[in-house]
Amino acid sequence: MLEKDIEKSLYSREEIAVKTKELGQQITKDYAGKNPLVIGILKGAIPFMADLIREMDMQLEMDFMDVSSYGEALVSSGEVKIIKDLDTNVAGRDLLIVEDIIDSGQTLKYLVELFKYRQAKSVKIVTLLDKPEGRVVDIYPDYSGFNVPNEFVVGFGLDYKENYRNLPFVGVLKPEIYETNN
Ligand SMILES: O=P(O)(O)OC[C@H]1O[C@H](OP(=O)(O)OP(=O)(O)O)[C@H](O)[C@@H]1O
Ligand code: HPA
Ligand SMILES: [Mg+2]
Repeated sequence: MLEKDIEKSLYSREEIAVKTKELGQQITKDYAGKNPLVIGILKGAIPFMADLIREMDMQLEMDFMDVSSYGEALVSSGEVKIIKDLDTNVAGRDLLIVEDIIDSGQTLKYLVELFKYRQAKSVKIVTLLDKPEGRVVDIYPDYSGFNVPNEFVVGFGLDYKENYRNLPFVGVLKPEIYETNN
């Protein structure tokens, strides 16, 4: 039903699972002896974060932040708004920010600066997808699943107008979906 709107699949459910396991194992090694605060950026990070934390064999805490710069648009407005802040004090904590995608980089640039200002001990980024060609500010993930081409992608948390987040893989929509919606 949902899949009929997809032009092509880029990363299958199985490829994402394999990659998530590898990332979890690497993070487990790197954070040995630490108790990180894992911060999911709502809403897109939810499916990836749910899988990733179950591949992280360590004591960890979770929190969530909701920021938005896209609204219903396909390109970032550049202005990052906090919709929901963390419940946790990050001062002195090792933070691992979980994202579904880094595109322009503006969301993460804003968050990394905010958490440093709030005196986090360390701030690292793990993202399922990285779109280097979308970048307008300098920011790089510490851990990344896949480099995506410069196309608007949906699925595995990523939305078009709030839909398609529940697609179990990452893909590109058929052009007529945009045409009929605009
Ligand atoms: O690198 P950027 O250009 O800043 O784009 C990446 C951000 O945009 C999307 O979130 P969005 O603001 O659409 O919220 P959502 O997760 O609720 O879809 C995505 O989940 C990232 O958080
Ligand atoms: N798809 C969905 N949401 C996004 C994207 C994308 O390619 N880039 C930034 N937010
Ligand atoms: Mg979005």
